[in-house]
Amino acid sequence: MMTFDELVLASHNAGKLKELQAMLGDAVRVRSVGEFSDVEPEETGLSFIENAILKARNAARVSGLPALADDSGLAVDHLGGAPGIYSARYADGQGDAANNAKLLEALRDVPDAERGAQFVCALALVRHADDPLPIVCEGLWHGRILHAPRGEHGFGYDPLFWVPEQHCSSAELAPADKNRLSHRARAMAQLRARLGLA
Ligand SMILES: O=c1nc[nH]c2c1ncn2[C@H]1C[C@H](O)[C@@H](COP(=O)(O)OP(=O)(O)OP(=O)(O)O)O1
Ligand SMILES: [Mg+2]
Repeated sequence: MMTFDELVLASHNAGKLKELQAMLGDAVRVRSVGEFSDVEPEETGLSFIENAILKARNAARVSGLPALADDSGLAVDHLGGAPGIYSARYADGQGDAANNAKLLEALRDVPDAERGAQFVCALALVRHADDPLPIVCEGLWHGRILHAPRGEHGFGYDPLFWVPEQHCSSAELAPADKNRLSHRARAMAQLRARLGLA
């Protein structure tokens, strides 16, 4: 992302920030929106893209810097795509463990063949708060929801997400491998292409 000297990441999620920073490398000086404000914007959009754009605009406004936001989540086939954009709020803000427990309960007795799911990531990059032309990219990662958590890496729903090609959960992947394969990695690859990098 050599286009900018400095970029603010519009996320308050430590797991996400770590992955985004690893993917961006040293090409750009990365700040986090938490350095500028503790107030998280309300995610009022009805799509990942709308929420990513509103988080990016908010971070650009509080920092005065170009901003990159990530709105992501888990879309489960058997649940009609839920929790989707509500993934972080699935168990009413009680956090990752409660979200995972609620998901396992919702899929209790559902056979493997019907446990398909995808992680979704929308990235939005704005040059400034009122940028009329945000760069927006999306990435999907297909997998299946396990019957019990496995693995210690990652964050969020990673312990419940089976990655068929790797024969393990996404929380069992080494961080560098997840950062090559994930929905976030795919969206980031598109973003690089859109910016004319690699
Ligand atoms: O790679 C992932 N591995 C596991 N879980 C994941 C992943 N990617 C998104 N997720 C889950 C976490 C959270 O339940 C929701 C994101 O919600 P989302 O609103 O985008 O992020 P957030 O509120 O945690 O932080 P912020 O909005 O400040 O970026 O999807
Ligand atoms: Mg959020």
